[in-house]
Amino acid sequence: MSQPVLSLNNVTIFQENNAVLTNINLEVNHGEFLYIIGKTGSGKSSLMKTLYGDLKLREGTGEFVEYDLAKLKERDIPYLRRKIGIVFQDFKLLPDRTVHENLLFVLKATGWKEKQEMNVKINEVLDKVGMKSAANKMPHQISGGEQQRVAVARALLNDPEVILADEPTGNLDPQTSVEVMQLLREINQNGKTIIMATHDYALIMKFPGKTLKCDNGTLFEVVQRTV
Ligand SMILES: Nc1ncnc2c1ncn2[C@@H]1O[C@H](COP(=O)(O)OP(=O)(O)OP(=O)(O)O)[C@@H](O)[C@H]1O
Repeated sequence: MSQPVLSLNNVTIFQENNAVLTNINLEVNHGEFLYIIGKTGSGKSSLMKTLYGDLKLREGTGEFVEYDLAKLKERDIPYLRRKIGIVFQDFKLLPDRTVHENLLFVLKATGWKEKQEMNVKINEVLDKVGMKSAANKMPHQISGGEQQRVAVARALLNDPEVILADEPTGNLDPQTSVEVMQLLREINQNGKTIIMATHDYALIMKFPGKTLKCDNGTLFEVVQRTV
């Protein structure tokens, strides 16, 4: 049996000196689609930040994409991030360059050199998210949903093992949210593990999946009722 892609043991997550989530025990296997839910301020983003190295793991032990989170050094973070793709609520595309240039920027920053290979890769990921025709557009020339598709394409550039999506539909209308969700589901069905923080319960009802809730300083699995 292969190792879990993520395991957390007796983890407490702190923001400054406050314990935001305590005693987290969690295992996520390759290929899973996992929701993290909970109201504003319950600790979803803090948990995600711990996974992508933005918040130190100070108590407990954790392994994520083969990195020991408690021993993670500043210099390890770029390598950890090459094994994961991150999608944020606010897309975070660079506003002063085209879609193609946004993706090129990430490839160059992560060590790619060959122009031809980079162009092939960019075409491939834009094709995957149905955005090839927008390659030469500026972010402000495309809709929020389209920008989020490009952000998903960007997350796929280095063929990550896992996609972390922190409220990826938070800025989108319900119909566009469903479309972005369908895209994430499709990517999951093609083998990638996805961990998605959300407070959009309607979306979870529509796309049921394993769901963990942050509440009252802890994280526990909830069973979703089907509608
Ligand atoms: N940089 C920070 N410094 C200090 N405290 C913080 C910081 N970021 C978050 N917190 C606190 O940690 C707690 C958890 O916040 P977090 O952002 O993880 O929650 P969340 O569930 O993701 O909320 P939201 O849905 O609003 O993003 C909150 O009490 C918040 O005020």
